[in-house]
Amino acid sequence: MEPDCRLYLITPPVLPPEFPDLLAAALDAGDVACLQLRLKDALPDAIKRAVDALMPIAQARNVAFLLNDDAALAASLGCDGAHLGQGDGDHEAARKLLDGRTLGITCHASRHLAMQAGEVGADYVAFGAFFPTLTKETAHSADVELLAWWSEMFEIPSVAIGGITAVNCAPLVQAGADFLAVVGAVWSHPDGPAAGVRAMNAAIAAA
Ligand SMILES: Cc1ncc(COP(=O)(O)OP(=O)(O)O)c(N)n1
Ligand SMILES: Cc1ncsc1CCOP(=O)(O)O
Ligand SMILES: [Mg+2]
Repeated sequence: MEPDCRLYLITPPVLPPEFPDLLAAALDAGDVACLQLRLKDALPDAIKRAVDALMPIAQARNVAFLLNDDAALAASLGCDGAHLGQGDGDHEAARKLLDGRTLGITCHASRHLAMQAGEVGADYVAFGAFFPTLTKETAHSADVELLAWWSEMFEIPSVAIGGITAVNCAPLVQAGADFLAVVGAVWSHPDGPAAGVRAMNAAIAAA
């Protein structure tokens, strides 16, 4: 049986040359529901090369492959879906482009944005940041009450993001988060990314 809450892995901001091997080892270490390719400074051509290299590694392991920021590129490259923020284009148009694929939408700490995302047909809503993070400058701070309210009121899955680690994640799982999205907890784990996935899986199971 799959756990109620699952790990959502996001790539590090810059990919080292050995990243395909690191990714395979991380995904082989435990349960990962999806991988988001998030390369904020890369041109479309570099993103395409990364998709070509990494998507087969994820999909061979039954891990959905989502692209950050660009619904049209995600659809044209055959990704399983896209994650869009509030400034990442028109969500309704993206919903049409991603017909049959996953659309996730950033909702910061806003009930209103989350309900709007639901109306547009988002497959999940993402809330954060829950904790201080070194990965992104964040202007919004979310709390567990928001997650609890959302999971009580709506069927659409929620993703929690922002500074989440094996040590601090239990309240998010208990509040009903369907997915925990992490960068640093896996890629910066002192014992390597595979250990990071194992630690997150164990913490989710114990919550
Ligand atoms: C799962 C998930 N949640 C939130 C974000 C943040 O998206 P966005 O606000 O567009 O910021 P950038 O990631 O584009 O810097 C995300 N990527 N994934
Ligand atoms: C992309 C993003 N959006 C809000 S916080 C964040 C960064 C998450 O990374 P980490 O898990 O290292 O805090
Ligand atoms: Mg974005």
